[in-house]
Amino acid sequence: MSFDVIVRGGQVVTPDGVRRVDIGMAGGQIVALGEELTGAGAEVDARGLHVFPGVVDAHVHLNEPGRTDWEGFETGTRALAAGGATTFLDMPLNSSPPLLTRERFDEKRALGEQKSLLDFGLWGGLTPLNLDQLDDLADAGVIGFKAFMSNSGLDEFPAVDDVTLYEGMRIAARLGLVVGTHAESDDFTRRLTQTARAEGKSGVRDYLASRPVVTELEAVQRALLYAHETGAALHLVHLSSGAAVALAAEWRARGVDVTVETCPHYLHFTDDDVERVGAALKCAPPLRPKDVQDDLWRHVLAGEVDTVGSDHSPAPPDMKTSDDFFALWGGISGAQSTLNVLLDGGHHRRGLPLELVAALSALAPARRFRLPNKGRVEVGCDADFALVRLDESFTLTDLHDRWQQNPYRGETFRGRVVATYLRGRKVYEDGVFDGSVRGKLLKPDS
Ligand SMILES: NC(=O)N[C@H]1NC(=O)NC1=O
Ligand SMILES: [Zn+2]
Ligand SMILES: [Zn+2]
Repeated sequence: MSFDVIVRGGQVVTPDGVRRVDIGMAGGQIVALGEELTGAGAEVDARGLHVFPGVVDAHVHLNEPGRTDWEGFETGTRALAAGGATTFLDMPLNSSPPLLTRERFDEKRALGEQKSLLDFGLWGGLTPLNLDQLDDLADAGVIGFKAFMSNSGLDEFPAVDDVTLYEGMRIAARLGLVVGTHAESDDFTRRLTQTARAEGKSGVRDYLASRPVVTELEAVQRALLYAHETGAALHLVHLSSGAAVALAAEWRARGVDVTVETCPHYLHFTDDDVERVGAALKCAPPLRPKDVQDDLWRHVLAGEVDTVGSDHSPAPPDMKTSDDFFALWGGISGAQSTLNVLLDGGHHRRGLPLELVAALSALAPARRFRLPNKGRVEVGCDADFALVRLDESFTLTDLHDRWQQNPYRGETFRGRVVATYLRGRKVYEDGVFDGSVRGKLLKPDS
């Protein structure tokens, strides 16, 4: 057998375990895994390194067109690649206009094909404005429909009311596509925010108190009920509490097709960090106290969380600067650090098995969004992988996202991404990118 490239001597993290094998690649795909492979024009020396499947980040906001100044395909995909990602799924907001129609799909697709270093899929929006567009969006190739159950922060992407969410799920079930929900109760968040502001409250703790865990649980429960009644596949994004994960598990046992995502920031930072760091750690749902975080980790370790996505959502510095914490943009720049958090906080500190790191960051999102060639280092898959020096400790200073108001700056992690390969091509190594690599659009396999 002949190969274009052999990746030699790495510890390969496969779904079945970690094995020291060579990887033979041809035509951008993995064509052999075996001992002492021979017959390639070129070799990558992976001795002393772990080979992880390229991260499939199912939750990023790169905001093109319209808000490229917040974050765009060029800088966003650099940050992702430096963190070991090879595939990402872009949210329908905060691009402007948001992706609510086929026309916007075609527009964003063209921009991605021009600029993205990595393969990508596109979420379509599910809002009261575009229920009649979902069939067209499915036809265009969206990987799922994203709905906000509370204020998105942008008027052009209104939250769903209950009937819209229910009807949208009925349509999505017919189309065979996943519905992703930002599950926070609008009634709770709106009222608690109004009350706090009316009382002149504007601090970090006031903001955190305006979005308690019950806010999440109430919306999660409602989304699960509608998924149960409609048969829709539900993906609960950015769950911030173990209690919400447990609720999803209960409904899964009742037959709901549900998967759950959490984000690196809920695993790495707490409410105290928001007080210390400020605006860079404002997000919704907000960061939680240590005991809630510990409980979330327990659910991750028990294998009850399906995916970890970054929810990378930067904004320009002027939107992250105010004396009023309520007025700041909510969104965290985290595209580069998902694997770091899972390896350091998960594997090294809490014993999370490497196969589970790979499942959370790559295999499960690829499965959920029906990307059969992604998410695994296995024969027949795309040659998408990250080379990782598992035991190296380093301080993260070299960040590549647009604004770099990044809460992970200066954090120390054990487990460093050395290089990232997309379909056999090296996109990133040691701070340097091959800017000539271009990703392609991925649609869900039918
Ligand atoms: N619009 C947007 O990016 N919102 C994200 N930011 C955040 O903190 N939570 C979100 O859902
Ligand atoms: Zn959200
Ligand atoms: Zn998001």
